[in-house]
Amino acid sequence: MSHYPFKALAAGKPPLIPVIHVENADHAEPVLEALVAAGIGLVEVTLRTTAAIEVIRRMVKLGSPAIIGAGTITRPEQFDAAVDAGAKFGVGPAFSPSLFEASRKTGLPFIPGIGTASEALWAREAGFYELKLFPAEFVGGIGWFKHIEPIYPDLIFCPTAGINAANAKDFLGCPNVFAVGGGFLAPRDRIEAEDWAAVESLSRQALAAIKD
Ligand SMILES: O=C(O)C(=O)C[C@H](O)[C@H](O)COP(=O)(O)O
Repeated sequence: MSHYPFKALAAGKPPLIPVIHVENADHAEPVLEALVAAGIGLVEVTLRTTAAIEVIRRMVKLGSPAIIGAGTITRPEQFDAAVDAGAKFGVGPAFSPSLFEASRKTGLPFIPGIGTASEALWAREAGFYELKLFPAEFVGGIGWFKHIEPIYPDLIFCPTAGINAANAKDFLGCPNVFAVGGGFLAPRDRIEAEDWAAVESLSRQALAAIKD
């Protein structure tokens, strides 16, 4: 099996992943529609809310071209729930042997979170080559990727936390960064305010900023 299942899944989609926090399942459709209208193709629904699994289910049911994943996976049983809801990928802020095992068992592509060179190595030894650097801006920032690249040229990363429309392009300029994620594309307060126009416009601006 390829070491890069997420990259294959996300082929052709812009490398910006909104990490969305949705408390109200009725927001599933309008937030996804706003993101897709802006041109977003990958969405990570954080499992930090009780509505999250239902949100994933409803988003998947819409049949939009966006690929929906589950974020903040920290418990092995969340893999089954995410797969059952139709999630196509999973992301975690960290990793553990039981999460690796659950990913293998369910076949759900998993991007584990790491914060150090040793954790990156541990994840690679477990067979995971697509990793999330978390919290990216605080454990290293851009310089981290430059130093890590010659050591682990086969590892690729999605930095999350502290990414915004102004710095996303610099992160994406690192050859070992395959995507960036964060709340900036669909901020929690804009979702709670049902300000779908703002979600669409912030996502549009970020997509334009990585092209400039
Ligand atoms: O829920 C998870 O799995 C996380 O890893 C947390 C989020 O990725 C960050 O909290 C996003 O950070 P901001 O973009 O700076 O708001």
